[in-house]
Amino acid sequence: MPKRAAPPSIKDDNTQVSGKADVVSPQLDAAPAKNSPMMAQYLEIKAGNPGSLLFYRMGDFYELFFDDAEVAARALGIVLTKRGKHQGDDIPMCGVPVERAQEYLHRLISLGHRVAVCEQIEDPAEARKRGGKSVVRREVKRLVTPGTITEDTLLDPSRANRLLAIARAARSDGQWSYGLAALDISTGEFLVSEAPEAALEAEIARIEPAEIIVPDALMDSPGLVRLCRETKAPLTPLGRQSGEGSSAERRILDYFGLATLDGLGALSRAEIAAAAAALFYVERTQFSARPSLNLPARLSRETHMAIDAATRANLELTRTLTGAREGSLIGAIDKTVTAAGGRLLAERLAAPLTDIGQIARRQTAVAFFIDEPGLRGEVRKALKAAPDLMRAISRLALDRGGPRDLAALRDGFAAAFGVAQALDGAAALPEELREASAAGSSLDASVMARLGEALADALPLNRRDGGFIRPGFDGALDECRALRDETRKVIAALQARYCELADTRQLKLKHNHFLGHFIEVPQAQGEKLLRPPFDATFIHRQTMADAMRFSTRDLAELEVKISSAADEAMSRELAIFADLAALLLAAKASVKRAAEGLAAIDVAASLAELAADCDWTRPEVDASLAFAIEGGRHPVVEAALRTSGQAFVANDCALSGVAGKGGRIAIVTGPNMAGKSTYLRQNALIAVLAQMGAFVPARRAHIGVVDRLFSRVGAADDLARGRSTFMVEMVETAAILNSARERSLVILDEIGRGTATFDGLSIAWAVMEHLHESNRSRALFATHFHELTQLAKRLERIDNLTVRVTDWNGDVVFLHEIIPGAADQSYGVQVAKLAGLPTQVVARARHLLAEFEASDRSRQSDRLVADLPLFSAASAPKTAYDNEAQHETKARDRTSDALGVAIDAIDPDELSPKSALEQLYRLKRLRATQH
Ligand SMILES: Nc1ncnc2c1ncn2[C@@H]1O[C@H](COP(=O)(O)OP(=O)(O)OP(=O)(O)O)[C@@H](O)[C@H]1O
Repeated sequence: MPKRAAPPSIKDDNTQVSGKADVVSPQLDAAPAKNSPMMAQYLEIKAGNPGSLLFYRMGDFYELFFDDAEVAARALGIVLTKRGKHQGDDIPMCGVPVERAQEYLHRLISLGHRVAVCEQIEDPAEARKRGGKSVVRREVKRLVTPGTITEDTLLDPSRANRLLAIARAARSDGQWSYGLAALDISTGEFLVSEAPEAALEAEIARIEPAEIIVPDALMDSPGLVRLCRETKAPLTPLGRQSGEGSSAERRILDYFGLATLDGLGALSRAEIAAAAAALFYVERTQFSARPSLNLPARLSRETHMAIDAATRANLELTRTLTGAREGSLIGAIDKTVTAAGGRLLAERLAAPLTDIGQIARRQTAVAFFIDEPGLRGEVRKALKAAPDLMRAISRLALDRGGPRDLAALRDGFAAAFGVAQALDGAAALPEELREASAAGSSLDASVMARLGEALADALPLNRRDGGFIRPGFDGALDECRALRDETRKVIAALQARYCELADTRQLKLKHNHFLGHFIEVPQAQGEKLLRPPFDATFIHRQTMADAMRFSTRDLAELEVKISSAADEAMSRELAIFADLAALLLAAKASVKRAAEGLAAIDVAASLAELAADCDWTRPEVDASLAFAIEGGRHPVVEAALRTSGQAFVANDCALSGVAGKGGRIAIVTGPNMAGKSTYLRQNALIAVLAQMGAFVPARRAHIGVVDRLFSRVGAADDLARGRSTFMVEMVETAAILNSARERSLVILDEIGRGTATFDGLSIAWAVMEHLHESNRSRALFATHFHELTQLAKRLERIDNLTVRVTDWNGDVVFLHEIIPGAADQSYGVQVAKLAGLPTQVVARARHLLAEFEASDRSRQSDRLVADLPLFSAASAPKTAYDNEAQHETKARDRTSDALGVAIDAIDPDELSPKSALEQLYRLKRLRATQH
């Protein structure tokens, strides 16, 4: 495994202040005179960029030295060589060709490295003019980090690439408040939010950062660092200069050229500090380049359904538990046809709304496209041709754009006009679509026309490769090109003339960067050309192993002409590029609006396509506490079953409650493999889909807005966090019981199974009581503890559900149908048989099961139910007296338990008369402590 660069703090002066860099930079020599001038320059630049691999430009290569070379060679699988010596040791070196740098950068970034790209900032000829030992001037032009990339080849088109800055400020009540700034420089998106410590995890999970930056001071907070590390995104500490108080405010004002922050809404101190830290990091990594960012917009947590990281993972919203997109909810519902549409869909899925009006607005747009299948097809066809406008314009703003970005904008304009034209004719266009379409049609058609005239048919990736401007577009460029091409023809004619002159057919005219154009002949012919009369024409330049190289006066003159014509053509072409880019950047704001509009139209049309294809319905979402699903299905399981020709069995779910009293809780028992987990998850997913504004896989759905969604699966190992299976289960359950409210939806799948049966049962029982009495959330609880079904007898809002199965010649057949009632048996042994356990084991298990069942565990639960009034977990002690009384009871329980433990530990058969007497005294003493 390659070493992962753990970057040190980033400070204003770019020096390392803390943190441990795995990639050690070599110390500057105490006696710099020993280093070659180039190595001295390298070491100086390296020292200024700690924690980053240094790509040091040397001609057509980026070279890496010392530890950087070793790390990169291992990570990239390239050859490690050596070059010269440093303090008596060989200097390890490896290099990557400039034209393949992106590919290598991609690999290094995905391994979590940061790369400082150091360019030559002058022509080598200039350096030579300063004297023999002068080194070409070089400067780091960019720090490439996972959260600040813009290149298409480095980015995932379907996901936002967010840099997250976290800052902390003390609130008036003495608690900490966290500011979060999420910034995607590839699109300009810039959102800030605020969260108390308890909600921080859910906020970070919603943002899904590619890289996180936090102030140095927060690196001491183990809780925060753990949360950040869990995202797997690299974490970079920042020095103090990133901004606090008024300097933070000033940084934001300066970046956006504002006089006041008032126009941004009431940003809190923590939000301002986070936004300033994000901008600081952008400035540090992009150097003089200035990304075109939107003004920071505030995203209030109250407007979104809170979904914590564990719930997102359990429900497999954007990726499966193994990390794949395929098999996740987004994988099943994404029918968008543009990259920006795909990103917007993922964003909406990550943050379902709680505002009923906004949800209805999105649903109406989807409904419109369902009712207009012809128009939907037409719009989707036009959208398919739309490239990633948002990322193309952002690259141009950073001066990192190429000819293909210009073409992307040309085609994006055309798609926006096409979509707007299609929608314009429609009657009763919903608000969301009307606004989105208007943003598209407000683009300036003359800009598109100009791009159309200017750009050639085939375009290079890089503008420096030239040839992207169409012949005929610019007279001056055409002239330079003609001159350049003509002289090239003259060169070809020269080869024929020199062959004749030298009387050989082995003479070739070649070109390289060092000599320019030159004549090459085999050694024997070369010897001849050194002598008269040939030496009057041919000027010797180089002798190779088996060839000699010559020049001539004519060739040298032509060389100058060619290179000046080519240079002129290039600079003319680059100037046209700059003009076109300026034209687009002047319209940047409207281009961004149009791009956002296209993405919104794509999402609405794709959700309609999905709903129409899969027979989904529009859910009714209101402010009630309803949760009534008829004929609900699991979108991912249904799609998987469909591919193998199997049908999914639809099921109802009724958890509707009344405000003030709370929602209903359903306890689902049933055999293994019957479909309990699928049922639980499908209902949670239906809530997410409904609130993101999509249609849902159900015959009918009525949902009172869910403010928080919790989903837990018992017994999921978390060795990375160093917690046992059971500990994770309990920590997560505690989080739910502490924060679920009447408006929340709670899904608990086999909580309590990670420990001994009676401990597990007792915990599950108490959790149910708490949910019913205290949290009063709508909840689904799947369990193999059949004893829990007794709870429905005493708690009014608990129902029992089970899954129908039938026996077929002793084997279990799953019907996947959820019906009222409790399971009478687990069928665990039958499932084990289906799984292929050896017949002897199955037979033995059947036998043991019969014996265990005979001991009738249900009596235990009957007794528990009889005790019900005692378990009012919800009612907290109200007075000091209550408190004390409770304390005393607990102490007594502990003592009597200690007595029991002591008695249990005695084995009378093993006792001598003396020790029996001693034990008796001990027990008496223990008993005395109870009173
Ligand atoms: N409603 C359904 N219609 C058709 N097939 C279903 C349905 N629900 C579940 N299945 C199938 O049954 C399999 C098992 O479902 P699931 O994992 O939900 O069972 P379970 O009851 O939670 O099992 P266990 O108790 O062992 O965790 C699923 O992978 C799916 O193929």
